[in-house]
Amino acid sequence: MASRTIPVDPFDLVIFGGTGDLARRKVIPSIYRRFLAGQVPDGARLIGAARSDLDDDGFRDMIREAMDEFEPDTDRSRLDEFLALTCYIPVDARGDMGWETLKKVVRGDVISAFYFSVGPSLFGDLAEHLHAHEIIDGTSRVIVEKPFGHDLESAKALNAQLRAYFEERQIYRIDHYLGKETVQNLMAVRFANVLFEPLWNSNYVDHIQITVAETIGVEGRGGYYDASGAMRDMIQNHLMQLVCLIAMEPPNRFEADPVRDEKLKVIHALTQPEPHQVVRGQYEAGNGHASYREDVEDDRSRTESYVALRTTIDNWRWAGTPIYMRTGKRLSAKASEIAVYFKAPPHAVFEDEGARRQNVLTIRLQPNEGITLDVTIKEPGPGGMRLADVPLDMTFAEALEEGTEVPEAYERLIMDVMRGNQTLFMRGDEVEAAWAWADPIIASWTARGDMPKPYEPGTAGPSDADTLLRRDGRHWRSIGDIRKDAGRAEAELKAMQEAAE
Ligand SMILES: NC(=O)C1=CN([C@@H]2O[C@H](COP(=O)(O)OP(=O)(O)OC[C@H]3O[C@@H](n4cnc5c(N)ncnc54)[C@H](OP(=O)(O)O)[C@@H]3O)[C@@H](O)[C@H]2O)C=CC1
Ligand SMILES: O=C1O[C@H](COP(=O)(O)O)[C@@H](O)[C@H](O)[C@H]1O
Repeated sequence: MASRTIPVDPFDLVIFGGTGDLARRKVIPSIYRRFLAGQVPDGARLIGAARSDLDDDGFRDMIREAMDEFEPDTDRSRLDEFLALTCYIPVDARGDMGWETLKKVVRGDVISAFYFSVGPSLFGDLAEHLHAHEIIDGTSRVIVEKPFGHDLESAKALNAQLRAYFEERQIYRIDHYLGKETVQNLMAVRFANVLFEPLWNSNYVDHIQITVAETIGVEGRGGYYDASGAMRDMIQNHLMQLVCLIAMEPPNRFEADPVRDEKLKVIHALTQPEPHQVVRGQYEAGNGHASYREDVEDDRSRTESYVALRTTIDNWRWAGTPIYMRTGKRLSAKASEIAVYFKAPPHAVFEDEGARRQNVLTIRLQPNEGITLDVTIKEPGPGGMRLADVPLDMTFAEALEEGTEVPEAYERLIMDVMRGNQTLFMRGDEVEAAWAWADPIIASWTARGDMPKPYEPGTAGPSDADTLLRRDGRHWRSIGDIRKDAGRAEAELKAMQEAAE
């Protein structure tokens, strides 16, 4: 399948926090990759801004080093050309330094976007200075990162700070899960085919499992993570967005507000789990890893590194269909997927013990993004009517023209900002609604003051999570199997590529 890269118009992108980890690890390398793909025009400029005393060359050296550290495999042949598009201005969000220079540098006749790649406590100061120095107008765009608040109250305060100077149509709240290829493909599969939509409801769907499993621990982010935990770090945003996309009604157009209106309705309809329907876990030491408490240097921490929960969506389409979500760190594999379990056929025609099997549609987010539908067929060959489940597999990388890579989430999202397309960004009311759902769960943990359940690194998390499904007569898809399926698809793809060579 031929890939089409649509170039964007010339832009000035100011990266506040241009010397920080996120800018070096994700933002700048992503723009370089889009530059390599021909999507960044000659008239584009990247303006780094932070307090550090750097000049343009110092900033460019920093980018070179960041590329060495975070992107060792990316083609470097055009890096100097890319660096010529960059410059640096020392700016203090909380003081006067740099603002007049920035005003002179930002052009008024191209797209201007301001990436707030700094802690949220600086959002208000940045917006105020940009306004006071007349650097922004009604066409400017602002990009903000997670965490968007710590709870409903702080999210409302952040929204108010941004909306004092920007209209909602100018604000791009990043949730990098929305930039993942599979997540968008989920919408294509649902809304561009007649096959699934008639079955996409509680009459035919037995339940849905959403798993985001990680092998990493808190990786030097202990300070941030210990004040957040898996509920705030992952469930309130990334997994919530996945629930929205899997469950929302078809929007009348694939455009920002119709899509976000439908997502918002899902969040409003999400039921609060009962206390026994939520499991929190915290990893212990084991399998060569330190414990969570050692990682965050607090031997009394009650913060969860794992959450599993059961919820439902209180509307006509989904009444009674359980949605199970789980996410955790230091689990047995890095594997993320959504699995839609369809109901078994109403009557067993075949004698085979497993004749009333369930079809499962799995949407793999990582690794090896793709979609698999398990269907039941007769086992080929003689020997009677034995049934077997076989996967119909679509691995996205296979569908691409040779040499084309699936863009990473940040690449796609930053280019969407330049195109002025907010479809894959969270609207302020969505974020607030997600906090309104998550806050009572977190408050109930605080009120109870109980400890998360311990689990061993390298496992599937605490055993109570299994009980959560067993109570309903169901079981989790094994995290190892999720990984295995992705591995199988990866191996098939590799074999195809080798055969083509
Ligand atoms: N790192 C990551 O992978 C991710 C980060 N995020 C979020 O992105 C944001 C940035 O994170 P990260 O890059 O890791 O943080 P860092 O601490 O690495 O970087 C912070 C940046 O802000 C700048 N800065 C701090 N104070 C000021 C100021 N007063 N005026 C101007 N610039 C200032 C710093 O530069 P200087 O000291 O030179 O001023 C630095 O460039 C945070 O909100 C984080 O939660 C979200 C997802 C992933
Ligand atoms: O936002 C975050 O996401 C990462 C997981 O992202 P993925 O793309 O690797 O699935 C998580 O590790 C981190 O804690 C969280 O802040």
